[in-house]
Amino acid sequence: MSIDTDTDTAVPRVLIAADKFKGTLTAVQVAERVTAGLRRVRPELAVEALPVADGGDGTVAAAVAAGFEQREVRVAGPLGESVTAAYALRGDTAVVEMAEASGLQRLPAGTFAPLTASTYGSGELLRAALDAGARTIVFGVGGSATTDGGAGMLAALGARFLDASGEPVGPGGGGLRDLVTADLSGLDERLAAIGLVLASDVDNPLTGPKGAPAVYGPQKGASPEDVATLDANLAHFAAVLEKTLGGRAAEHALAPGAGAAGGIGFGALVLGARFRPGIEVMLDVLGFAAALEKATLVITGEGSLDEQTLHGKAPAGVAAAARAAGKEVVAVCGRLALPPAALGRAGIRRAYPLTEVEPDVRRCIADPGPILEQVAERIGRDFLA
Ligand SMILES: Nc1ncnc2c1ncn2[C@@H]1O[C@H](COP(=O)(O)OP(=O)(O)O)[C@@H](O)[C@H]1O
Ligand SMILES: O=C(O)[C@H](O)COP(=O)(O)O
Repeated sequence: MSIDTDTDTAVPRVLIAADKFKGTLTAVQVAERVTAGLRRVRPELAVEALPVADGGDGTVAAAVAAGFEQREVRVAGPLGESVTAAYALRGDTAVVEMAEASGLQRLPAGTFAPLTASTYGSGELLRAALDAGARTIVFGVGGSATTDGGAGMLAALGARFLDASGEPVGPGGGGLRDLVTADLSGLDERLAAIGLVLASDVDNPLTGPKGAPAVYGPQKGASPEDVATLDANLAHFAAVLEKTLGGRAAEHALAPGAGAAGGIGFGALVLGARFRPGIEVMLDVLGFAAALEKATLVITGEGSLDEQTLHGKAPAGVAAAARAAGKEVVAVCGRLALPPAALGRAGIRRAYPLTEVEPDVRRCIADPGPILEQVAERIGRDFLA
């Protein structure tokens, strides 16, 4: 997004690098509202908006806001239906977001498919990026409807997963129960020649008490029985792949990030991906360092600033980088569940929740835009007046 020129060096430069308020404001809208509020206090303010994301939903939108071209393709949604999904391209770098194809938001409202949802469409998205000539693919994962270990994605890229009668196994993590043979020989050869980066905000392993089914299955509608089934099936998946990959499958299953987005992290590692914390990758992709250099104040944020934020979420990544550069950082959020000391340790000087202006959370959720503008006015008065 554009930078306003400031001819007067006394004019503060604000960098707005916030994530979305999930379910209520996109990251681009957050930046717009904050800009509007700040400008009411200091109309001449120089503002740069750099919406951020951590690999989960909103990742392609952040890349597009930073100047990437948006490309659209028809791919399979989590239930196999055809959906239009976007990826982002700049030069030979593509940003592919698995949630675009296989995200929870692709399921009909209020429905879940923990056992059958497939990542096939995410594989089709990766293939589209390869077809477009991408040499580096940032593969952002999170917010998935799936728990299939990336089996669907690998199948879309040429792998074959067969049952005892030589037929393809059924879709989703549920189908992996019947897996007898894994054949990776048909995998798209272009994958071996490119840089594939797995960008995720979690470092869970594939299975076990901290694995994908146990930790993230319930939010995808998995019952305790489903979690047990999925955990066993993903362990079986890794064991069958072991015959093809030798010790590497077991290694991948235990690696940080293998359990991201229903185990698609594992599938990506099988493809040779290198895991990096999502926000770090995205800050690089979005050109955050250059924007930071010019800023006097950094405003970050997300819907809920809570304990999770401190573990690799976008505001923590932004604040860490900004603090390292000696910049002042404040945060905006819908709800705040961190004490000042914890914020301080994360490098955030002060957080401004919508609820500080409008104590009724229902109103904050129903019409957050004008409230966020008022919040930004407060920041303007506190830090820029
Ligand atoms: N406008 C809002 N007002 C109050 N709370 C909000 C608002 N928008 C989002 N939230 C809170 O933020 C949560 C989403 O958190 P967020 O940090 O955006 O995503 P995640 O933690 O999934 O990455 C919502 O469940 C809700 O509790
Ligand atoms: O972003 C997340 O919540 C984690 O990566 C988990 O991803 P998932 O919700 O897609 O399993």
